[in-house]
Amino acid sequence: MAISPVASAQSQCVMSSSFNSTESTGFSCLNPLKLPNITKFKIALCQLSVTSDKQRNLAHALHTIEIAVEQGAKLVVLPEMWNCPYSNDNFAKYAEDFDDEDASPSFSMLSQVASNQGITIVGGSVPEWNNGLLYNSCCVFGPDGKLRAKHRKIHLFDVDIPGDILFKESDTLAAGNTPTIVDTDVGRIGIGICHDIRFPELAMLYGARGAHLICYPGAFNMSTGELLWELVQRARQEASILFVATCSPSRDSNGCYPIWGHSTLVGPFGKIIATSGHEETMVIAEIDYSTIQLQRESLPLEKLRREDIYQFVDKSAWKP
Ligand SMILES: O=C(O)CCC(=O)C(=O)O
Repeated sequence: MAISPVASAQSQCVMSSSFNSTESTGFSCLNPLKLPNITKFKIALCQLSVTSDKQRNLAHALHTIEIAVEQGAKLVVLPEMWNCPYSNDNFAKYAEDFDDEDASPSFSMLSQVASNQGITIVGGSVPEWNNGLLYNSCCVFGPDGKLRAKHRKIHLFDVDIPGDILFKESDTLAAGNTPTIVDTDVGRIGIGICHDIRFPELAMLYGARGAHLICYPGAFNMSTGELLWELVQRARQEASILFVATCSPSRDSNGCYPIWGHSTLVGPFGKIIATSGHEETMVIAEIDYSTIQLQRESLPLEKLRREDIYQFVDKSAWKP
């Protein structure tokens, strides 16, 4: 997908013809908003503490999901790397092969609790082994416990701010290549993992494909989190007017990676519906998708967009 300047109607035609119709989605092709059967429900963002003890992390996540359900949540979101302290040294040690049930306790636990409790889970992320490569992967489970989608972090976090932070995910992880949007009982959900949130094009693509909600499990750090974490999540709804949910681990002051925290639910006009600090907590809030329609009527971005000047092209094949 790319945003390309379009100099004239003529060049727009030429550019569009280089993609077939399933690959090219202009904003003018935005799906009219279709609401799921459940339009109002509670979401839980579990800002979990993560330790070096994987068994404890699993038991703790399970217990927290059960509490979220007791509080009425129909959709539970976990943080990025919730089974593993966030460090390149750990990813391989804590990684699981999702295709091998015996080698994937995190995957099995999430599948079982989704089906036992009859809820949808956006399972944060855990390191995944696949064909000799390591990925940062998020699994989405339906209320039957079945895997509905898997997102592998597309934009790896490689940062070098002299005197501040040096971290290169690409030293150990491979990048995913596919945007992930999934129809669930609680709406059409686009998935991004942490640094993916920095790229508005991905959110625009999800918006153009009719997402109601984008979930970003993330673990922003203290260097970039304070200035940007809230800003980017409030901005991400802007392209398409939808809900945005982020879920971080809590900060561990002894940890190797200083996590910003602040898991948040943002509404379709950029309003912060619920948020948190950096400590371990659960953010429970209500999502009401009917507000998306209202906001889109108040501010019809689709009509106001100037596709005679610029154009949005979705290069990946996708069908609802
Ligand atoms: O984009 C950023 O500033 C932080 C990203 C990050 O922490 C991550 O992708 O894990």
